[in-house]
Amino acid sequence: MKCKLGLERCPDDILRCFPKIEQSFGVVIFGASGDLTKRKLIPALNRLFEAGILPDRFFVLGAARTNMDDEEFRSRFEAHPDFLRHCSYISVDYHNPESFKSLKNTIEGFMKRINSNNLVFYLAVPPDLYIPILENLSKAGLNRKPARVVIEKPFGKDLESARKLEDTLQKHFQEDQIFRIDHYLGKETVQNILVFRFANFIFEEIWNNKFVDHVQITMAEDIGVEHRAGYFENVGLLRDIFQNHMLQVFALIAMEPPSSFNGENFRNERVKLLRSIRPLPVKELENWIVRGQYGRGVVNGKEVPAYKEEPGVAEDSNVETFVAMKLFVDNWRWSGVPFYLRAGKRLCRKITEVAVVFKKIPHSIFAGVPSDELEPNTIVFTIQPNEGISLEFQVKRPCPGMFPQLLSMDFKYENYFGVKLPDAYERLLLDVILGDATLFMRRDDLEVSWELLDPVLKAWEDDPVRFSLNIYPAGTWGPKEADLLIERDGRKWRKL
Ligand SMILES: NC(=O)C1=CN([C@@H]2O[C@H](COP(=O)(O)OP(=O)(O)OC[C@H]3O[C@@H](n4cnc5c(N)ncnc54)[C@H](OP(=O)(O)O)[C@@H]3O)[C@@H](O)[C@H]2O)C=CC1
Ligand SMILES: O=C1O[C@H](COP(=O)(O)O)[C@@H](O)[C@H](O)[C@H]1O
Repeated sequence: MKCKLGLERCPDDILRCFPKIEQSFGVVIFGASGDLTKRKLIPALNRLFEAGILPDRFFVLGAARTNMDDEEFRSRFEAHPDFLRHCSYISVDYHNPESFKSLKNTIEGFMKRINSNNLVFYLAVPPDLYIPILENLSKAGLNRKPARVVIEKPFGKDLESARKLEDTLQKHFQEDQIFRIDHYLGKETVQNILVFRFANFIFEEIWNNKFVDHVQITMAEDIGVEHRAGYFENVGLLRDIFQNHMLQVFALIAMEPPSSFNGENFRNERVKLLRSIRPLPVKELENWIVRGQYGRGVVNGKEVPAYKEEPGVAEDSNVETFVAMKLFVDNWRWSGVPFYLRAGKRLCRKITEVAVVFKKIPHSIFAGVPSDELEPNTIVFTIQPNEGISLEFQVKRPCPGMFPQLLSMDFKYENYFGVKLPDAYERLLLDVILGDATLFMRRDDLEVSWELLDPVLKAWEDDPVRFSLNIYPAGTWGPKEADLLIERDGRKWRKL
């Protein structure tokens, strides 16, 4: 089938298929001296530039406390020299309204030059700076439409702080100006879950408790905390991954079909699903959730230190780098189907996948092959790396008897389309500039996920002895308690 552009096959650089932005625009990045700006934001904007999507007139203004000039700012990035000519830098004090007055003057100068008031503020700063920045933007009158503001996770520390942040956002900006980014929603393979489920008839019919035994979602990283200890020590893995990426992927796997793929319908269904998750029982939390922290170990053949030995981490840190949990969705479709989720740092390798594991056959007709020894059908969404979808099923081995063997029929994006998938930030920044919030979170997304996780965080904090960390050697699949979590139910984590 030809795509909307009339193409049979995708071009090598898929970004060339995205519509060119016609209107001039400006992006102001707070925290422009930081990690996210260097690793994700500037590279993404540069790729959009190189793909010819950006208009002739645009500006990127970096803002942070560090003193530096435009040249020094530009020299931090590996980017096209013509793109870098659009980038400048201004030093700001996030807490000082006077500083925002001079920021405003600078921005107005740029806006005159590009003859546009199409402006995006990107808050790439530690979360405790969001509120002062939002308030100072408002005091300076920089919150007027069509300005948009992008905020990064973690959206608060708990339900109360998330609500405070949301109240501040909504006091100074209207909902269509607010973009709460979860970069997992910008991943091509995460969006593909929707196409797989809702553009195929055969799978949706079996996507329920009559056919599905359980679902496993794994977000494993081989890296440790790296240079982000300052951030991670205040956050931990539950807030870093589960409150956002994990629950959003979970919602896409389990939600009902929206009547159309537009911002509100899609977001309504996502939130409806999140609201159907059964609250975790605090009294017997140990049976539902496991927290771990990496010790020393060997990852990819290299010896690595324990989390507590990483620079910037407290020697007695009680911060989790691994979480596994079991959830149920209390609705007609999923009643009785457990969802097992796990994520962690310094695990064996980087892999993110969702496996929908179907029930075993009820009876085996093959002599010597008991039905419960036949591995079940599984549909696997590999979100990264080697992005694709696999269907695991039994086939007859080519021998005289009737011996089944499990094999996997694999679709890999790279083999079929032969294209490099766009980075999530490329896609999402484009959407922000175009003002399309479909792939962004809403206030209720955040509140419902905090409602689920808040009691857990509180229980952990109130009783650190009962919920002490399970140390796992780096380079393994987490603590043995995580294995027990699923094995108690007669199931096993998939071997990845
Ligand atoms: N890095 C990543 O991979 C990801 C980051 N995020 C989120 O993006 C945001 C930015 O992350 P990241 O770039 O890693 O953050 P950084 O720790 O690199 O901080 C960004 C900038 O904020 C300023 N800053 C840092 N600490 C303070 C402070 N205590 N007071 C005032 N200013 C400070 C610094 O600039 P200066 O000193 O010049 O003012 C720094 O360059 C965070 O909310 C993070 O959660 C989300 C997903 C991934
Ligand atoms: O948001 C975050 O995500 C990264 C993992 O992202 P991925 O796209 O590489 O899967 C994680 O390392 C980081 O701790 C977290 O803040």
